[in-house]
Amino acid sequence: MSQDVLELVQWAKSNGAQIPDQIEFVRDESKGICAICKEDLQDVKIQIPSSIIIDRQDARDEFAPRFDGDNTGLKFLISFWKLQDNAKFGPYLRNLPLKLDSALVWNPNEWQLLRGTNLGNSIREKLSTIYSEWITWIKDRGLPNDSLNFDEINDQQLYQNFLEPASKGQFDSWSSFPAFLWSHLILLSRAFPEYIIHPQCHEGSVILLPLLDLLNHDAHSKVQWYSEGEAFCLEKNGGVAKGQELFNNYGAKGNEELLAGYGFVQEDNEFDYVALKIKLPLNTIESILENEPRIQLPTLDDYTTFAFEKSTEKKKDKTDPSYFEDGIRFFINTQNANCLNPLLDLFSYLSKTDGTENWTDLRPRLQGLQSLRAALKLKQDQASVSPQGLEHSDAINSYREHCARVYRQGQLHVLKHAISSLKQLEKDLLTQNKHQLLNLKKILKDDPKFIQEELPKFFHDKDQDEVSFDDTFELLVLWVLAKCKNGSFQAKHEWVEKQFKASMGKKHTVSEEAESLYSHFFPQNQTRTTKITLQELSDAYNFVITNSFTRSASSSSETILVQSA
Ligand SMILES: C[S@@+](CC[C@H](N)C(=O)[O-])C[C@H]1O[C@@H](n2cnc3c(N)ncnc32)[C@H](O)[C@@H]1O
Repeated sequence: MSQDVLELVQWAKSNGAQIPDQIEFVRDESKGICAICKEDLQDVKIQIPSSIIIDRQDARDEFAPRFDGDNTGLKFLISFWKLQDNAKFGPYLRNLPLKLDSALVWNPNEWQLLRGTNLGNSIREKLSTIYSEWITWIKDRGLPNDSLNFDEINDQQLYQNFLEPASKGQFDSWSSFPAFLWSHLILLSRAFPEYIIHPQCHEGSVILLPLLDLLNHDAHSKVQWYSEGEAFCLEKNGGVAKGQELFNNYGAKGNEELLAGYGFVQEDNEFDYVALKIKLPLNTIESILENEPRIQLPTLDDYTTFAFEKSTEKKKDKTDPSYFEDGIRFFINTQNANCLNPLLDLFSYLSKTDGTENWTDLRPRLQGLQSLRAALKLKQDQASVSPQGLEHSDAINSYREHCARVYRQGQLHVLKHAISSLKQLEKDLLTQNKHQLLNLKKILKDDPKFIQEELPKFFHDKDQDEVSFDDTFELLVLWVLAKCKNGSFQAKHEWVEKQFKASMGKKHTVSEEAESLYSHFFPQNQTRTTKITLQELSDAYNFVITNSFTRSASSSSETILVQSA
């Protein structure tokens, strides 16, 4: 055990902390300090008395009277004490890590390793939020600050002036931004929720537990946290074998949260998730909240396992559309087979065409599934990009490179899993409902008259090679047009005729797309005899749009008509 850690253990014990003597603290190159059992141990219990728990009351005492105590004050307190070499907590402060690996403080070349991922895309925003927290506190107290415009400073300047000193715990002033960022990351990676010992405390309030916060994370470690009087206790159920590490369990955290908050990742992390942020117009959200109780718009509370982050979430009414104005966040993972359902419901709702169609109907369901799959595919493509050429001279740390690789692989794994689940779901839906679906292949098989007589008639005054069809959509429009014009629907396609007639009752305007399709197929100087009007083509066009979905495969797409229920 190093001298510093030994000093911390002795200090904690002399202040009433209880920890089995068989636990030894050693330093590991990537994990930092680790707790190793020197003997086989049965149930392990560690108890931290209130006298060495650091909480917002300490910040209140230190900064009174101009401070009423919150997590922000606690962050300032840690850097304040660190520079002061606070006498009481000296042994604790001396053992806080000075090298942090959170992705928030990586250099610009290392950020390149996260390009195209959610984390890579959100780092500057996260930093900007921390900066706002810092500057607000500083200004409120009239402390010196050099305000900067976060949007203007480039990555290299940001790194050199703020992130690098923070990542190394190097700062001369306790109230500087690098000092605050260092403290922020210390709390993010080490704090515990206060409610364990004070159930009535402010929601999201955190505390620091010297000694106990030396335990590393294992998502499978069975631990309990509880209070005994004013003390905080951790109990590890089941034994720990000699030579093995005693782990805490920080909760079901994916690598995105681990890498941003703690600076490490777990390989094959079963708790990995990918966040999808969907931004919708306020009136659409309003309409969903008012009329569609079955569509769940998740709120952050549905997911957050991080007590600490809740405190910064402004309390807002979740039935108010403005709660979702920055986007609705869905989290998908490989563990919960139902996690795609709320997303699919929303995408089906957004694929609904008019007032009479219900989002639970087959057509919007199939179209929604396509759109969701396309959105996931886009995300997958973005997360598959490799880092660009490096612009700066900063070296890439091999541990961070490893973390970025594992994180990216985890994201891609979740996306791949979600895309294949949707493919399977689509396959099942298509099989179950095949009698309600009509594609061009079936039409060509069952209705040879269309291709042999009716279609050529439309273009009989054109050279054959002048006529080309871009996709199955155009051919379907022409099929509907021919069948309606000639009254030649086959018995098995009567439902199309019925649906078409029903659609005629609704008012449609002629769209630009229908107009350009009309002039593409029937330019005035060429079609003297066909006598197809723009209105007729437009009616067929609108009908196909509102009664079909388009299925996209990697190289082609196919439009399929859907019989309504
Ligand atoms: C609460 S502290 C644990 C004690 C820490 N090892 C130390 O040296 O102070 C959390 C930090 O420990 C490290 N850590 C915890 N669990 C880890 C794990 N399973 N793998 C790698 N690093 C881990 C990370 O640096 C994390 O930010």
